[in-house]
Amino acid sequence: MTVNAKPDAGTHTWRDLPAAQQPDWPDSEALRDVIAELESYPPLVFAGECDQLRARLASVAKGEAFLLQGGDCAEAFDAVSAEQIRNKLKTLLQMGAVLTYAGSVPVVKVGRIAGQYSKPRSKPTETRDGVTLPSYRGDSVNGFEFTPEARTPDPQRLKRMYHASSATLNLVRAFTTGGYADLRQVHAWNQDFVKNSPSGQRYEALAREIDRALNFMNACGVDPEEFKTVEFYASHEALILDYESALTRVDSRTGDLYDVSGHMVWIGERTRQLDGAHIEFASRIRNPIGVKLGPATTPEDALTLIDRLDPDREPGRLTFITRMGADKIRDRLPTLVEKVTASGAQPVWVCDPMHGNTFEAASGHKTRRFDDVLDEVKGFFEVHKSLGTHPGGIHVELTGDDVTECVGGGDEIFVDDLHQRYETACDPRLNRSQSLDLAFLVAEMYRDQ
Ligand SMILES: O=C[C@H](O)[C@H](O)COP(=O)(O)O
Ligand SMILES: C=C(OP(=O)(O)O)C(=O)O
Repeated sequence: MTVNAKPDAGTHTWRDLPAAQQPDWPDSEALRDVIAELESYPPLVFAGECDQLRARLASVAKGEAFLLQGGDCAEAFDAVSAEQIRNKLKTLLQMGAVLTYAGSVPVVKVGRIAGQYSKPRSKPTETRDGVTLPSYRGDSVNGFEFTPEARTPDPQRLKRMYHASSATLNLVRAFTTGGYADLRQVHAWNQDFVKNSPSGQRYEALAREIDRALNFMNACGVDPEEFKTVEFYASHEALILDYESALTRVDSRTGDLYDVSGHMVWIGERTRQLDGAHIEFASRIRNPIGVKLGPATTPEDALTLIDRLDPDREPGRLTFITRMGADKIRDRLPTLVEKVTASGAQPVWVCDPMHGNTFEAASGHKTRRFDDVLDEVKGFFEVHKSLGTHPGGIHVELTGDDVTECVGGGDEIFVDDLHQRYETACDPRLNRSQSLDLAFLVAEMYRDQ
């Protein structure tokens, strides 16, 4: 593809439309300079890789594979360390191994990683002790610290986002292709974890079975290259359109536009207005696109989104990520799936069981109950089973660290534990043990399906 190509005018049509959730940059000239610099930077991913992910997602849409999409709610610049990236990756690899082996299905692995630095917020400002400041919108925009200096949007942070994404992606590529992700390492991913966690022990038993299967294949003379590396893709919410469009390039093979900031991008629940800038931007690029659908989504909304984003009804192009809440999914999802299926469209249906299940604990911590997360996934499987459609995957906020942000799970976290390791900059994530619990339970649901 064309490296350093000037972004095409086609990516700027969004500028004429209302763009929700954009920062109030105080200095537009400084922003322009940053955009010009970003436009000259090399791509973070290649168009061909985006096409490959679209092909993998087409298999998911056809019911032949399962999507595991997960990672931080909000990545942070100071968390770009080998240890934290490895922990996240390890958790996703372990979940992938559980789903593949126990669910007997190929798993497409996509991180919320290497670009997930921007957050839409419910309120533009935050007030503490009578002081009101702009809300934290992710490290790409402003700082988490509650001071006027930190909370003032700074466009230089967009360049830091690019470099942080680049460093992360570089390490992820090294881990996934350089031996660390070899299936023979299934035990190594678990070493630090097995002794003191029930899910780690359950995983260890599964890893022994995988080992036996590998030894058997080996003894038969089969040692496929596919087991030595892992295909892993990066995704994030395409929120700050100045950044995303500055990183959009023309693919020299086809003349099509690709947002080369990540393989897949999604449009959030708060920015998916049909006549808004985000949908216009997404309609111009060839990357696989996700759209979050909350409980108020009507079938007409979903059908119009399909017309805008996937007019050719191409399997793999569009992923609907539903985030209804455990108490609503069984009520709201059936009509959406029915009407979309009747229209002939074949999007990937994915369940985000996190964003509809957030509540505030008495301590003031935003949290989620593991049981609600699980119940929403169960509802998702039930609805698809009753309609004969494919439950295509899960989209989860998680971390590889042993944080205490969501309550419940086999290695139970109680409301009173939340303060112990509450490290998220925005929404609560499943920790490693809760993530593995979820993978085992989803694998069972998939098998039963
Ligand atoms: O991750 C999603 C959103 O950014 C988040 O749920 C918004 O949180 P808020 O309601 O605290 O703004
Ligand atoms: C903001 C997010 O979700 P939603 O748009 O579904 O609220 C998110 O996934 O980070």
